[in-house]
Amino acid sequence: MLSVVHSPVVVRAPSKVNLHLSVGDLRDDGYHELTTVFQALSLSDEISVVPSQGLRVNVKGADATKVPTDERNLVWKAAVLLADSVGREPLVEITIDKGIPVAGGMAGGSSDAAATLVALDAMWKLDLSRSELTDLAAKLGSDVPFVLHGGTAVGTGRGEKLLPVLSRNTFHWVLALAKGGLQTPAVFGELDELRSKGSPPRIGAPDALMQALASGDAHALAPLLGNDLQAAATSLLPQLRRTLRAGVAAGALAGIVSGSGPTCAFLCADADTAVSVSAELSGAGVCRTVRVASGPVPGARVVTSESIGFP
Ligand SMILES: C[C@@](CO)(OP(=O)(O)O)[C@H](O)COP(=O)(O)OP(=O)(O)OC[C@H]1O[C@@H](n2ccc(N)nc2=O)[C@H](O)[C@@H]1O
Ligand SMILES: Nc1ncnc2c1ncn2[C@@H]1O[C@H](COP(=O)(O)OP(=O)(O)O)[C@@H](O)[C@H]1O
Repeated sequence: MLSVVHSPVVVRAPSKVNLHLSVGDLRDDGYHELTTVFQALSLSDEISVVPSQGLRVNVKGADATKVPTDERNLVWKAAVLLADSVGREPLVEITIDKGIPVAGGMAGGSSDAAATLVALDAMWKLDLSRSELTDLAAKLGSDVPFVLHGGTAVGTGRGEKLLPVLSRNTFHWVLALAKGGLQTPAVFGELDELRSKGSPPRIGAPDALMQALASGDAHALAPLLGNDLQAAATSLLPQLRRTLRAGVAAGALAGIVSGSGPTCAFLCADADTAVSVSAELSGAGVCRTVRVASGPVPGARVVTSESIGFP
C-alpha cells in the first residue's frame, strides 16, 4: 500500500520598515488615514503548513511565548478566512518559526497571515489571483497586503492601498529590538492625545524620499526618513530616544522608530558598516538584541513544497 507523507509547504514571511509614515486624522471607523512608504526586509519568519485533522497552530523561536496559538493568532484568522471564501474546512497544522520581534512594529503577525494565504493557496492548488489574495489580506489587517507583495511600495488609505515604488540598490539596516513591545492601537491613541494637547511636527509628503529611493543613494535617503508615530512611541517608551542616539553615534546614517515601534531601524551606508554598527549597539546596553537586515526583499513566497510517496 502506498501511504502519502506530505512535506510541509514552507513560506518565508518578510518583515517591514516604514521609511515614511505620515499619519492623518482619525476616521469614523477607528483607523487613521496614512501615507506610508514600506520596504520589505530580510529579517523573516518561516511558516510551515501540513494537512491535519483540525486547525492547529504551533509557534517556535525566540519570542514564541508571546504569541497566542488559538483563534487570536493572525495565521488562524487567515486560514479560516481563506477556507470560508473557497468553501473548505481549514484542516491544517501551521507552524510559525518566529525571527521577527513580536509587537515590534515590523509586521510579524501580518506577515505570518500573508504567508498563510500563500501557503494554503499552494497546498490546496487554488491558483487565486494576486488581486484575490490582496482582498483577503486587507481583511486581516492594514499591513497584510504589503507583506504579501513585498519590495518597496507606497500605502494609502489605512495602509492597504498599494502602489509599487521604484527603488534601486539594496539598503542595509540594523534593527535594535526593544526590551518591551508596544501595542499598535495604543501608539495611534498616544499620537491623538499628543495632537489634542499641542502640535507635534508632521513629516509632510514623501516626494523627495521617493526620488532618493529611485537614485538608490542611502546618503540621500537617510535625512528623509520620517515617522509621525515616533513622537508617540518615544512618549510611551522614552528610552527609545537613547537607542536612536546610540545607533547614529555608532555610525548609522540615520535612525527611526519602525512603524508603531518599539524596534528602532538604522540605515547604514553599506553591509560592513551595518555589521560594525550592530556590534557597537549590542555592547551599548540600549536594547534587548540587535539584528542586521537588508531590503527590499520579495513578499511572502513559497520556499519548498512537495509530497513524497513511500511504499
Ligand atoms: C503602524 C503600522 C504601520 O505600517 O504597522 P506596525 O508598525 O504596527 O506594524 C500599521 O499602520 C498598523 O497595521 P496593522 O498592525 O496591520 O494594524 P491593524 O490590525 O489594521 O490595526 C490595529 C489598530 O491600529 C490602529 N490603526 C491601524 C492602522 C491605521 N491606518 N490607523 C489606525 O489607527 C487602529 O487602532 C486599529 O484598530
Ligand atoms: N502570528 C503572530 N505573530 C506575532 N504576533 C501575533 C501573531 N498573531 C497574533 N499576534 C498578536 O499580535 C500582536 C502584534 O504583533 P506583531 O504583528 O508582531 O506586531 P506589530 O503589529 O507591532 O508589527 C502581538 O502582541 C500578538 O499578541
